[in-house]
Amino acid sequence: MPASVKAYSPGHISGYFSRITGGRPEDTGSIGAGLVLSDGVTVTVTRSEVTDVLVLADGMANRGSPPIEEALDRLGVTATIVTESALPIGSGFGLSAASLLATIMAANKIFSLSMGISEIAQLAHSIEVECGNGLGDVAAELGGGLVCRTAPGITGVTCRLNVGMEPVAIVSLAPIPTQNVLSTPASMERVAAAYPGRCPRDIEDFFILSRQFAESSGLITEQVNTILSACDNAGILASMTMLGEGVFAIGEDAGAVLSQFGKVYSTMVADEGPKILEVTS
Ligand SMILES: Nc1ncnc2c1ncn2[C@@H]1O[C@H](COP(=O)(O)OP(=O)(O)O)[C@@H](O)[C@H]1O
Ligand SMILES: CC(C)(COP(=O)(O)O)[C@@H](O)C(=O)O
Repeated sequence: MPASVKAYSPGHISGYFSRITGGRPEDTGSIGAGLVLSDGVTVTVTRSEVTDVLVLADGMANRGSPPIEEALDRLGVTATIVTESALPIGSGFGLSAASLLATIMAANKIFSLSMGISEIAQLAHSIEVECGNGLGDVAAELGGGLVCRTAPGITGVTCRLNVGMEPVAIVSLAPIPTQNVLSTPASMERVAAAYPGRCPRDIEDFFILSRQFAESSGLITEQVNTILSACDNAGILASMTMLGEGVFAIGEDAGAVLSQFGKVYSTMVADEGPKILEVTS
């Protein structure tokens, strides 16, 4: 019986999305496209009498995480959880989904729950949808690459382009609480109308579609607009992080251009999905 298990899930930046509301969490979610990020969440689950969650992200430490606590409740277990991420929370990196995937995967191992990856993903997706924290991140984070989802739910990925270990530079100005946007009908109407309606052909096409979506979604702030203009002037492919007040970009000079506007996070397109990292007896 292991004493603790460590698991990892990649993160995910959506370039564009559109909500699909079904009758159940299984058929509710989003369609859209995004990049799976090698910087995601590493979670250590340790047996304990009471549940306690410590969230370490971008140099900050916080106690408690409603979605993680909900996941443990639904599994009927208690544990000490430490989640670690180099990226900030609430800024469009799909970290709530990544923390759920890694936690449930590690809990499955430590408590011998015999769940398969579909069951793990379904539980993570249902909690994401029910808490209003995300729509399509769980499906995307089940593998690496440039992902296009054409149906809601965990099996909605129809295309996963392998773009290699492409470096991605990100500047994040402020969080945008996902719940606020998803629960504002006027915002969601503009988002729905802005949806480009097709999958990207390649990474360049992905940035073009994402940028068109960002421009017409009404989500671009003045500062994001300034950064995107600087990227345009330098000939850099860039768009807005959905949903966070930030910009992600690729290309050799991306980091240097973004660094004029704030701290730059350097990550990569991930080449794989969630996995167990360590089992300690
Ligand atoms: N790395 C993490 N570890 C634990 N809980 C997390 C993590 N990331 C997000 N959460 C939980 O999910 C909630 C919603 O996060 P959200 O704004 O959707 O973040 P993101 O945009 O990064 O997915 C947070 O308030 C927090 O309770
Ligand atoms: C864009 C979003 C609805 C939220 O993403 P995040 O803020 O990273 O939780 C995502 O889940 C999607 O469906 O594409």
